[in-house]
Amino acid sequence: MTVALHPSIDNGVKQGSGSFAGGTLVCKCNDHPVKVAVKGDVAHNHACGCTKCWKPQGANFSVVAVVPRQNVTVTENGDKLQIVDPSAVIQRYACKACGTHMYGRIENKGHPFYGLDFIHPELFQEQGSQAPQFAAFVSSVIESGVKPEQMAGIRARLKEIGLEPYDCLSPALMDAIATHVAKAKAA
Ligand SMILES: N[C@@H](CCC(=O)N[C@@H](CS)C(=O)NCC(=O)O)C(=O)O
Ligand SMILES: [Zn+2]
Ligand SMILES: [Zn+2]
Repeated sequence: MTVALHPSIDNGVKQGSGSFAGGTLVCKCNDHPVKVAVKGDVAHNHACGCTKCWKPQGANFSVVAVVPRQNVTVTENGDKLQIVDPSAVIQRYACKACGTHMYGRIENKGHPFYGLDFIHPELFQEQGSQAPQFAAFVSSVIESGVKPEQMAGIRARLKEIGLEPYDCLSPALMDAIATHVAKAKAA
């Protein structure tokens, strides 16, 4: 039996249309769902194995991407949102009723990713947003209860569906973070 990663990738990664114009993220509530409008396509979409990113029921990974924060607007039932952990770098706004994380925001202006919000593309009502590109924080799934002996199978399955597994972020993103830090130190 293949390892379950996340329902949106377990049957293979579906490529984006390349022209996704944006859409609406909707939480899981049947009654008065929270809705968040996002302009434009997402970037750096990836599977994340960390314990902080929201995962749907039964999933070992989250699927999470970024969008410019000015492109994100809560349009309905925003009163149901609360910050999961105000002390975290990424302040994740979750629906109090169903627990779904609707967006995560960085308020520290010095952070390398300041200006980008984190969202879960599976919550889009619309199809066609960018496909996941890689898998991050893969070893962290052990912190959620995955057994170390399952890791070889998980990494093999990620590779099989085209998501290179990394235990932090991808080299491109790690380089971007280090470049930001180097510039900040030089200033
Ligand atoms: N091993 C840790 C890693 C947590 C972590 O560093 N997550 C990354 C990827 S989302 C991050 O940037 N976290 C910032 C935050 O959660 O605010 C865990 O699984 O809890
Ligand atoms: Zn909800
Ligand atoms: Zn994460």
